[in-house]
Amino acid sequence: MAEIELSDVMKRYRNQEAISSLTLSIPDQSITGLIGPNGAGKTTLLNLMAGIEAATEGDVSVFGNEPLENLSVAANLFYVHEDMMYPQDFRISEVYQAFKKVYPNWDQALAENLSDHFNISLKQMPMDLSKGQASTLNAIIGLAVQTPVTLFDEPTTGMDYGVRKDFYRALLKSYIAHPRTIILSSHLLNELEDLLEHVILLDHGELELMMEMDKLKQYAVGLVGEYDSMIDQQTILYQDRMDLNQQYWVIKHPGEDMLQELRQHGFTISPVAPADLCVYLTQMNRGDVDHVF
Ligand SMILES: Nc1ncnc2c1ncn2[C@@H]1O[C@H](COP(=O)(O)OP(=O)(O)OP(=O)(O)O)[C@@H](O)[C@H]1O
Repeated sequence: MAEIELSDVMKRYRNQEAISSLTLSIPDQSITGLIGPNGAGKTTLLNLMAGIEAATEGDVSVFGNEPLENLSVAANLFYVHEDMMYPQDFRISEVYQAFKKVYPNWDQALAENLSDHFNISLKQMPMDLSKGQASTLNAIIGLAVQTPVTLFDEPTTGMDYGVRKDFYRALLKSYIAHPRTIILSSHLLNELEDLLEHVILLDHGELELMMEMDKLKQYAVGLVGEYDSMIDQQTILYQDRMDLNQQYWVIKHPGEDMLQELRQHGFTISPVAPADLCVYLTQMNRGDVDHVF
């Protein structure tokens, strides 16, 4: 049994189904990206795993337990999110001391060194930090607690590009030194390609795909051509007209022999980046913005 498993989980808020009949297991000791457009259900799913909210239907299991108000889950799972609160009169040094007391694997040296690297003074009060600095503090804590499971909900909100890059690198180094189960929700899949081992794509609360990153990179190809007569309709993931004569299709990878044949029939073939593929797969359900005008 995996550390985190969901079976037929549904979460409804009033009339809104935020998660619909979701069944999945998160790979243990692995970095998994939770990707999806706004409102896809990413935060809701993380809240369910962290035991902050109860599922309306179905079973959520973390370390074999229902996570809601479960002390053993709380001690072994840490959830980094935007609304993290610290005692108002604590300096960052005191916040770190408090974490050290609660989490046995807390890495004080890592917390201090990362704070120094990111120019966050331990004398500051968390409430005085800018938005990007507050995200950085939350992310540092998420790395330093070193719980067997760590969930990060959009950890880089407000961080500038340089800080984001350093955070991804710090996360990878910390993970290599202490392998653990990490889930990271983000809109920025293009920045995470080298970090993630698995990708979960949610859309409208449903699982659109779950795949190893290496397989996702090979999953689809882009074709530009005039007619679709040679394309197996079942393999089309996305299509768009480019001009009067040319059309763009994204299809499931048909194998090298078929690609060769398509090339011989005048199709231009290009790779599809995982981030673009995720946008195409979810845009297919929404249509592009052109129809508004
Ligand atoms: N507390 C709530 N009460 C009512 N509806 C909610 C609540 N939380 C989330 N929802 C609804 O559930 C759906 C999923 O929201 P969720 O925040 O999980 O999406 P998300 O993928 O994290 O989005 P984003 O990328 O914009 O942060 C949305 O339609 C949202 O309006």
